[in-house]
Amino acid sequence: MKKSKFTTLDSLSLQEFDENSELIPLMTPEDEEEINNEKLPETLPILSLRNTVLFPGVVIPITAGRDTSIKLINDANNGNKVIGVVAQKDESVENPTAKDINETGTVARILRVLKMPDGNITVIIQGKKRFKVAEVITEKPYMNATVRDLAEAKPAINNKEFSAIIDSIKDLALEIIKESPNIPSEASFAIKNIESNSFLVNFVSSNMNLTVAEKQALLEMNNLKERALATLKFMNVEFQKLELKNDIQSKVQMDMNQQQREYFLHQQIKTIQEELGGVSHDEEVEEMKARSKEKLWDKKVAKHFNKEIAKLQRMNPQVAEYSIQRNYLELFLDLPWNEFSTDKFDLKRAKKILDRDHFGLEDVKRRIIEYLAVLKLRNDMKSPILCLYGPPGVGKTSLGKSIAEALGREYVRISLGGLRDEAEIRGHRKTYIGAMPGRIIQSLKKAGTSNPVFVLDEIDKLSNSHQGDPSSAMLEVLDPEQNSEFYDNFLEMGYDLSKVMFIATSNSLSTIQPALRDRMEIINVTGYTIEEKVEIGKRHLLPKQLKEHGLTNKELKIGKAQLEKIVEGYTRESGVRGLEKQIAKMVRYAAKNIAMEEDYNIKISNNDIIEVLGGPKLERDKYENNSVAGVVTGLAWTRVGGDILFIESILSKGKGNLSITGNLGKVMKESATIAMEYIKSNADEFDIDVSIFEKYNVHIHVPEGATPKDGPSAGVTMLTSLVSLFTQRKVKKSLAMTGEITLRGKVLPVGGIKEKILAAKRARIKEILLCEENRRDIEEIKPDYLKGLTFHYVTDMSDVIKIAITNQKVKNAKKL
Ligand SMILES: Nc1ncnc2c1ncn2[C@@H]1O[C@H](COP(=O)(O)OP(=O)(O)OP(=O)(O)O)[C@@H](O)[C@H]1O
Repeated sequence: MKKSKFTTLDSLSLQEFDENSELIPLMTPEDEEEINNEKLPETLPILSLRNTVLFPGVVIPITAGRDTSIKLINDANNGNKVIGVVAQKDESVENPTAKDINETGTVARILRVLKMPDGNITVIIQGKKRFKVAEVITEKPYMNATVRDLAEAKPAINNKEFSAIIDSIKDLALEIIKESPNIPSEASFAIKNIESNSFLVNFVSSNMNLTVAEKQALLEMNNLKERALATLKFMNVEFQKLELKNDIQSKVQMDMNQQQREYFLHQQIKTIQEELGGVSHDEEVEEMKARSKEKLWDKKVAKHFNKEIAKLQRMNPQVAEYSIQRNYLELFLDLPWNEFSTDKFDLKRAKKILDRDHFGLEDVKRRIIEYLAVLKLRNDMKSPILCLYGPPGVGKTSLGKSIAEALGREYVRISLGGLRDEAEIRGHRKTYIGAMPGRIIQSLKKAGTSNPVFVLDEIDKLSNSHQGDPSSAMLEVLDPEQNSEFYDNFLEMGYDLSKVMFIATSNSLSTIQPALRDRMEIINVTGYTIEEKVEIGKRHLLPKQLKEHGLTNKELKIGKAQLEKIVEGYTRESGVRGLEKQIAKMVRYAAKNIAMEEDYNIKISNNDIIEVLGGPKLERDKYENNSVAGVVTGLAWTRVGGDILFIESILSKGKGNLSITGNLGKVMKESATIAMEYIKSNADEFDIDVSIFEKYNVHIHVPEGATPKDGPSAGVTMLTSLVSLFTQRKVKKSLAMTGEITLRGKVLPVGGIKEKILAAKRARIKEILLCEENRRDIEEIKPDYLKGLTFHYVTDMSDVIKIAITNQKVKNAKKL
């Protein structure tokens, strides 16, 4: 073997083992030829390698630890130093036999043997030429096998394709060395100086990051051109991986630099703040982090919080965004997430609480208990939302509160009256100045649990405007299919409302958006009779007011008769809110006297009432007599619930004009026109001379002009008033009526019957005229409420006149 001046890569590092060792040469084409001409011994001791493949011409160090290997190397080193080297198929096999080794291997020459302090030996071997194991003859003390030469098909020297492949291998090898920080730059020097093409291919194959199986496959290729091409492919993959790795590393490096820069700047800000006497915000952030550990967030929320707190940490506390971000994070900490109170489904106890807080309302309470029973059995909150519907002050809101207490849940309430802006429900995005979460999320924060009883007051007063549609946001709140992910703009997250128990209250059904109404179970809470109001006053309102003013029941007593006086003379309502206010006035009167140490009647007298509340204000809320033609009592639905109204009409000389006053709506005015036209076309039936219609103007008025009134239910009343006017006959005494009329002369049913009946009783009405179809509404009312009332059911307008108009003329009847 001729000596060449260059060493291989492996030998460079091996110099560390022995400073004085002779340099190991690179294989030249001449060396190669010489080796190929050498005759292969018939048998060879076979050294199996666990995790590497030896290629011809390449020098590698091997550490031998197995006893058999050590003996083989020692024996060979003492003999002709030639061994056969074969890679194991499976590196985990400890004592490989014939079946565990690959068939193709490389003849090697031992260049040097080094004994290691731990008893192992490191042997430096150089591959010579490939062989094939023909047969393993012995396995002990080490493997010996007969071997065969493996011919290598080499392309012709002037094969252009092969030259191109070799050039590419060289170029790519140089690129790889340049990109790999771990390969010493001397390696490129070696590559440039390799003269033998097959050595170049073997050298590169040996040094690439390939698996043993891949390397073995390369070794087994008999055609050099094919092997070179396969090697080039592997190199390409390696090069791409390397580029990718470098790319990622440089990105990471850049990120690190950015973070370091930010950290450095923050430290500077902190120092400047401390110098200026300010406090650093680290403490604040740490405190928030500590609080966050106690939250029962699911993964998504926790991840979001951590991201946002990292943002806060990087912020300058002096900028406005800092406090927005801090508020935002505090909301996450203050809001209850998956924190539930345990429901008390003891229905007997629930009933007791409802009875304790509310007098009467038996039907309502029964329906609430039924509702709770269903919830108990279903054990989820997927039942429809309750909607308590009725006039003001009948206890809808306070029923909601009692339900919360009965269930052992927290109670929150929002009033939706006049709410126009969707953002009030859903909140503003936090980029707005002064942004806040919506009322739903704010209330939950106040409740402190994720399953409170949530009263939505006045759901009928939600209004639409250009600022979005609050009712569609409300739909999302109330829809069990959607409310597990209720999205608040400020929170920027879905919040689960599915465990919240929503109770809506409403004064009217017609103004609730139909989609909302469909999702609710409506429970009608009607108004109270005078007797009931007296009881409520005595049992609930007076004790409540005494307590609120710090008095006891020994310091003020109001008897039933006096309570009735207050109800009748000073309140005009279906509910009891006005009564509560009047009682409060009486209580304040006692409180003032006690504080000023002045004498007063502990037991309130009728005169005391007049002294404190003034003269009775509502005497006119009574039925008036029937002495005047054209005055009729109607039953209506107004903002206080059921109420009575009077319709007055007069005739004056003119040309048959009709004028209508009293702040009436379109529908009510239409009723007047219908009544008028109906009378004109049926004048004969009512004994009216048609010429009157040309000679007189008619004026209809509904007193209390300040209160707007509308609805079709005054039709029958208008009709009766006009017939009485044109005939100058008296209207039946103590009669009130309600019903819509049509041009064909039919009477149609109207709503709010219960409330109207209560109003009639309050006004001391004795007889009531209604459409036949309203009979079933009357049959549903508790008999107590109907005591002392007579009902007349009609289908036609002529029936109305037969019942309502007497044959008696009024006093001073006009001669028409
Ligand atoms: N049946 C009742 N028994 C005892 N107290 C009652 C009863 N009904 C109403 N109250 C009391 O009357 C007051 C007014 O009731 P509440 O505010 O619940 O009325 P509401 O129906 O919700 O009215 P609004 O429709 O105006 O909101 C409360 O103090 C309530 O406790």
